[in-house]
Amino acid sequence: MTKLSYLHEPGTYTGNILIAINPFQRLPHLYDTHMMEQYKGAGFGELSPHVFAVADVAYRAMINEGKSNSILVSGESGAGKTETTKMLMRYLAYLGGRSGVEGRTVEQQVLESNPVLEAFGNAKTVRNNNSSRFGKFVELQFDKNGRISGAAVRTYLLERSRVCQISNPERNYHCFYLLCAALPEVREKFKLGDPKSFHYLNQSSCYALDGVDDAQEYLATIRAMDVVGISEEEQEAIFSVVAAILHLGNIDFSKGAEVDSSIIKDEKSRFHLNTTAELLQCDVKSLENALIKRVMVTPEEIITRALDPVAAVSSRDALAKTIYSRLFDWLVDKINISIGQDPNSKQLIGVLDIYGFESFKFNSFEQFCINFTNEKLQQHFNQHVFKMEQEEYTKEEINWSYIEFVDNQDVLDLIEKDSSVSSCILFHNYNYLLILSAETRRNYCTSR
Ligand SMILES: Nc1ncnc2c1ncn2[C@@H]1O[C@H](COP(=O)(O)OP(=O)(O)OP(=O)(O)O)[C@@H](O)[C@H]1O
Repeated sequence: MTKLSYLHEPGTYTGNILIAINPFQRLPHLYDTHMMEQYKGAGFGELSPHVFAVADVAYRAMINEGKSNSILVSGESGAGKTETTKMLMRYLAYLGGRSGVEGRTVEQQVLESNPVLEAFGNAKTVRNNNSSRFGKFVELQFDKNGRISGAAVRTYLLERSRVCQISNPERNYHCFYLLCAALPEVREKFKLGDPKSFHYLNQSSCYALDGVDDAQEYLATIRAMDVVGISEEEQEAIFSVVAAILHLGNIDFSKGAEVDSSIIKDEKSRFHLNTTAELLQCDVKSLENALIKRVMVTPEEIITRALDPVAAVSSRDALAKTIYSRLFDWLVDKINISIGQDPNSKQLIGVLDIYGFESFKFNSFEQFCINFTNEKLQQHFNQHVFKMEQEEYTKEEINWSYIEFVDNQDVLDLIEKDSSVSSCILFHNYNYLLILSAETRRNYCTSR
């Protein structure tokens, strides 16, 4: 397999699954229009294994059988999923795109939304300088003639913890660094400076990326926002929120006069508090109270309790994470409105790009969720490949013996099955993980 990259072959097949090799170098001749022409309508397996062949099968099946299809792109972090997804989209746009249409087409808009999503949802990790920190399902809707008539981008599981916690030599989301590298007047407007001066960025010593100019990337992101229909006013609001999060992270607390209470630490912290309130256009006192107090609503009364400095920091970080993930969701909604969906479409091709398996020195709960999802996909892969290959061998009357493979079912059972272990974790219908302790079964706690 390793040798394949030297041969500059994009991959190989196992059953109808393409195993693609990341070449880690640009090979434009493998993905250009000439190549697309070759694969268009060619039988599966007729030409060299290629991501275009997979997209072609999905498209033909949709046209001939009227069935919707999904293409799953999986692999560990840095394997090349996002790049592969973009190639799939380009090829599907080539097959189902409309030529000579006035203005920008749906497929162009989907591809053009990538830089915006990447600026806000991608970050440098130890494995990948542009790692997607969210899962993405792109739905391309087609009309009865096989032309793209609408599209939608659905995102999952944005890694929220990265907003306030990063480890060396990783980075926070790209947008923070882009904004700190913007023109002086922009930085002045948002009271920003060197990324080293912000707690949410200076937990790692990595600020710049090799071969990437953040100032240029800022301009490219603005251009991409223009293209997807985000107005200047909205762009200003978006970057106000990004800057507010950086200022929020610089608010520190010290012990208050009362037991287990806290106050804003010093003048510097107060400056950041005021700036955060200004950028979020909210009342400073209310923001301060939200950080240093907790309000509990009981059936009888509303109780306000002071928070100690450690709890106030947690409250600050929780607010930063919530604001950022809402901003991200808003951006995705905005992109979807701009692209437009086709309510009459009966068939679609979906491309799922979920983020890959990860194992770091310190693995958070989010890594657990990511890896669990990847284990589920691996199980699907195992079942599919081994079953299909077996059928193929039987059909061709090939004498074969059972191939040993690592079955991860026991790992899945441990996580998702109700077992006798003291804690078990179940998937909830509404797509979030519920941690149920043994007490749940003894009816001591609620689903929260
Ligand atoms: N087909 C390709 N041709 C050239 N370079 C590629 C190709 N696929 C991937 N790469 C290189 O590998 C890097 C990692 O790829 P990509 O971001 O697609 O990985 P990923 O699997 O989506 O990772 P993550 O799960 O961390 O988001 C890219 O930035 C690019 O430099």
